[in-house]
Amino acid sequence: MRAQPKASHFIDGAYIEDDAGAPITCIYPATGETLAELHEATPALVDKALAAAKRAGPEWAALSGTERGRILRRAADMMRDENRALSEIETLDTGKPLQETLVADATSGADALEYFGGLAATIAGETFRLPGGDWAYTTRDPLGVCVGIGAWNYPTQIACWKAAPALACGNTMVFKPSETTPLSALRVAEILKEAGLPDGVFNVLQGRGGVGASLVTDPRVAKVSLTGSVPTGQKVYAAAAEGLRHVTMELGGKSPMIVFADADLDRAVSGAILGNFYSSGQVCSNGTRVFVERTCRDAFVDRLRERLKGVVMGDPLDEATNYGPMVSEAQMNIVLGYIEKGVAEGATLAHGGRRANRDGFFVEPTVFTGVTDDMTIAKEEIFGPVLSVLDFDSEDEVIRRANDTPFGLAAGVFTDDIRRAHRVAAAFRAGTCYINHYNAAPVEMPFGGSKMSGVGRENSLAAIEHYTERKTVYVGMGDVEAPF
Ligand SMILES: NC(=O)c1ccc[n+]([C@@H]2O[C@H](COP(=O)([O-])OP(=O)(O)OC[C@H]3O[C@@H](n4cnc5c(N)ncnc54)[C@H](O)[C@@H]3O)[C@@H](O)[C@H]2O)c1
Ligand SMILES: O=CCc1c[nH]cn1
Repeated sequence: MRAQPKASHFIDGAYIEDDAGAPITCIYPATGETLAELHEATPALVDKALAAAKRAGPEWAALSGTERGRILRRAADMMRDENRALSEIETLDTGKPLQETLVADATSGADALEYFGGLAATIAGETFRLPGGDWAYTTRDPLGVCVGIGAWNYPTQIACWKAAPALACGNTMVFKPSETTPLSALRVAEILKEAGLPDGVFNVLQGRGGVGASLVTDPRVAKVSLTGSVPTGQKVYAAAAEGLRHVTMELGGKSPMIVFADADLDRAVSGAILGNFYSSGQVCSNGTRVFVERTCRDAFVDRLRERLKGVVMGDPLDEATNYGPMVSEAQMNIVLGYIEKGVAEGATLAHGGRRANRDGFFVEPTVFTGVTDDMTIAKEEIFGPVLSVLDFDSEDEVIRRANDTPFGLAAGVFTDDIRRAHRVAAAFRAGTCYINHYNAAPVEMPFGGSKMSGVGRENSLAAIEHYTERKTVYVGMGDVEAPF
């Protein structure tokens, strides 16, 4: 199986290779086969990409929002037309089942391009009437060259969630995908060019953390948007701070999902499945601490185990498969290590817990019961298919425990009591909260974390705030009075 792109990088409107860069081998996680051989960007290519983005900026920013938006919306249509091919690349790159990628990856990227393409013409400032007939106005100006750095779980979505608002606002971008999933961003860049994007406005560079680090501190860069883990976020945020660069940090989590006994249990089980086993658990906002009211815990776990009989593990390219492998052998070993720790620390393995007996990096969907707040599996982000059930007895107690984490990405509550639902949502310390649902991330709503889970928001009108800065212009209409 091969998915070799034309070259490793896309700079200034063209594919480019430099074999001097360290090799990156791209693996199909379902079999371990090599899909493609790429190279990290050399310092010369980093410089070339940033120079292109810097040069292309003024002309791109000078277009009207309508003109910029038209190109983004055209790209959205092209992505939808090409959804199957893009989904197949995503499945090969990540191992996520085609059944998922057909509806959640390029489509989500296209939504972002369409949404921000539509918004581009509406980006405007304000006016203020001031004493003596003076007045002031603001403009919303682009920041300049933005750097996007991606994680490996949603490569197409991440590229588009960053590129679409950045470009709509008149910025240019150099995007570095995760070294684990380097393929799809290249096709996104090509589509944008085919849709009419001027050369240099969106560039893709491959590389590991070192390439990312060299982008973050370059004096030409005005903003850095990272999707990644908390430790990487801390490093990137600190490095960006040296130049007082704007940042968006979309980081990890250990999110709570609370199931009250009055909830529709089937709906709650569906939420727990979406929040733990979709993308084989490799979703940042997953609700991996499932607090279940003690009186309904057994019924909840029984129904969950019953539903897990519906898992179809297999070739991710087969549309009947609904459960794929971990993205890499390394990630599989991390997840298996956490499962071992869960057992060693006294949690009860209620389902799964092993590497699947097949090729590739598959880990069985795993459920632990009897989990307590102090266990490692209840405290650390696993980023795999490991669901922990924790018992609780009262609303106050569970809110306190749900919030007792340095993370704050997402949180969910399942209950049929409308007042309790909103009370609990108000009490959550998390950026994205769900009532009787979990993990949906439509482009219309802000998405992002609080506490250690991040800074800023992606999607929605909120993203416009993060890719523009206000310029205030004071207009004097009368005499200027001075003391001497
Ligand atoms: N909040 C969100 O929206 C969101 C979405 C998806 C994934 N995530 C998080 O991403 C993590 C999984 O992804 P990952 O393993 O690829 O994360 P990671 O932190 O290992 O890597 C993320 C990206 O940062 C780059 N990088 C690493 N060190 C760097 C440095 N010093 N300077 C600049 N760039 C550097 C990597 O090459 C990669 O492209 C999880 O923690 C998950 O929760 C968050
Ligand atoms: O991985 C995090 C982003 C996300 C959440 N739901 C869909 N995508």
